[in-house]
Amino acid sequence: MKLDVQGLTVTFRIPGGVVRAVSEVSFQVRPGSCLALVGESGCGKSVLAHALLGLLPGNASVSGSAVLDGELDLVSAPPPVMARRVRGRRVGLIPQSPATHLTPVRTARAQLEEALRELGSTCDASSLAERFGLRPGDLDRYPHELSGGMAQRVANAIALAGDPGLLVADEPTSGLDRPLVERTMDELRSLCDEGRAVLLITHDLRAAERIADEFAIMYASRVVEIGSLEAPRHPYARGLVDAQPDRAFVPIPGTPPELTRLPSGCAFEPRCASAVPACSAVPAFDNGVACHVAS
Ligand SMILES: Nc1ncnc2c1ncn2[C@@H]1O[C@H](COP(=O)(O)OP(=O)(O)OP(=O)(O)O)[C@@H](O)[C@H]1O
Ligand code: NI
Repeated sequence: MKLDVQGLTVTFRIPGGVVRAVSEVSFQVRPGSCLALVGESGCGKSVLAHALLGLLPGNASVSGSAVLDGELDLVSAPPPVMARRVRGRRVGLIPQSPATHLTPVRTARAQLEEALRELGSTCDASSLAERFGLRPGDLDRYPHELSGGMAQRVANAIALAGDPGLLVADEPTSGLDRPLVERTMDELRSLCDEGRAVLLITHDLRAAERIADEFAIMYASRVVEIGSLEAPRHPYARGLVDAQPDRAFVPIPGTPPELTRLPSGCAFEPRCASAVPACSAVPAFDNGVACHVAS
């Protein structure tokens, strides 16, 4: 399944103001490929994921488009269409912190079986769970009896119960130890290799490098670069790479702006060592990067 996002913008009305969580974001995810969306906490990644699934709260306004296979716009599709025909069937979400997403009072099996029933799937919960590395007995546990890794596997099985062609994985490895991170990434890669499109949201560049075909770097609601991380061009993308423990391990000085008070120019300008006067205007996204000084 192919996803084509164009000019996606999400704002929230809050008392006394507006939060601009996603601004004019455009990207594509092709079948059989994985795009990793990375950026600091609070830059708008999960809001973008929820916009693709029609899961935004009532105080949100969305514009732009997110077209699946050239025919279904996830932004303008009516809520009943999203609920009955899209979520779980065409687009699957692996939620951020799956443990808290599961209902505490019901076993993993009951929740997986409910997902299968809602999808009208004849697939058996135990065999689906086994595919994701769970033993049948694991399914009879309640969420608090599951380790982080097991809860993750249950969430993966639920997200894939309806065999969606597009998978949105929001921090699927947070809280997992390194071997489990690598296993989860390898599982996502094989889902991709079977022809699915995967949008992977993560803080973990090292894990993402294992499976991503391309990276989209998000800063303060905008995607500022799309490409490989081998030779990042945007100063923020370079800073993000240099902040990694296995690289220079130097954090980017300063903090991101508040999304209620975004600067009128490039949002990274106040933290950017390469800034020039032109940066007081928002740079256009051109040829893979949105920066006045990027080479
Ligand atoms: N319902 C809402 N009303 C108002 N603001 C919201 C709402 N939901 C999210 N936000 C704001 O949108 C911004 C982006 O949040 P989001 O959860 O997308 O960040 P993120 O990039 O996923 O961060 P993290 O890496 O920590 O998960 C935050 O400033 C958040 O407070
Ligand atoms: Ni998030």
